[in-house]
Amino acid sequence: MNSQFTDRIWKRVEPLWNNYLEHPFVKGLGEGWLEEEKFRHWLKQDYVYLIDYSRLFALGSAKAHNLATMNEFSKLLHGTLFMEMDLHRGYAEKFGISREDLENTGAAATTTAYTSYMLNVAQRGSIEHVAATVLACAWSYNFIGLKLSQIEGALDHELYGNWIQTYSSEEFTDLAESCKQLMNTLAEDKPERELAELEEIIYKTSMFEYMFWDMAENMETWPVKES
Ligand SMILES: Cc1ncc(C[n+]2csc(CCO)c2C)c(N)n1
Repeated sequence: MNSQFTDRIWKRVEPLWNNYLEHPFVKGLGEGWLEEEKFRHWLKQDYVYLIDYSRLFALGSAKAHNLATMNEFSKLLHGTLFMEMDLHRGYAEKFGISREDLENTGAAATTTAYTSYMLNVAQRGSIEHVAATVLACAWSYNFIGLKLSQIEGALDHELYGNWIQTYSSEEFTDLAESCKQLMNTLAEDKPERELAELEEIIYKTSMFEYMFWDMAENMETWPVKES
């Protein structure tokens, strides 16, 4: 098979993504010792992150040049709003966080920066820019889920087993593959200048992914609290 754009991307992001596996939040999830308070913080921030992130798939549908691409983006939108956010709603119920509290979480600085960056790039750009903004998110969680699922006992952990099962599942592997395929199709025949631009978007969102783990680990909101 010809070399694909995502093969080039993998070479660029792999060293950065390996840092996720060493991050204390991700290590704690995989080894089962992550403090619940930190997981709760991630859960609430991630819920509001996913609300804005879903808009990217809607933008992808709107900017698509053909029905097949429209359909791919609409499937990803549905998968996020129902499958992925159901995981969060299930955890919230377990933790006694009401649906209203979950939905009304104030986005932290990192969450705001990350979603604003993606929405800005996607709104200003074309369909391939939208595909580039969503790629690292869907692919890197699947990468992490699959790695953590190899840790003995991780899939059966009372609290975090469900998280690892979800992100390593066939459904989520398929969602990540759809995002990769979309990116490859849209990158076909593009000149190097445009490919380099898409690569930078994917690298930056990968860096934001690391910052999101840091935000959860340190339970960050904004640097100065209202008095
Ligand atoms: C910060 C952050 N980054 C990535 C994901 C994972 N994710 C986002 S969309 C998608 C594809 C299908 O829903 C996946 C796997 C997350 N939850 N939170």
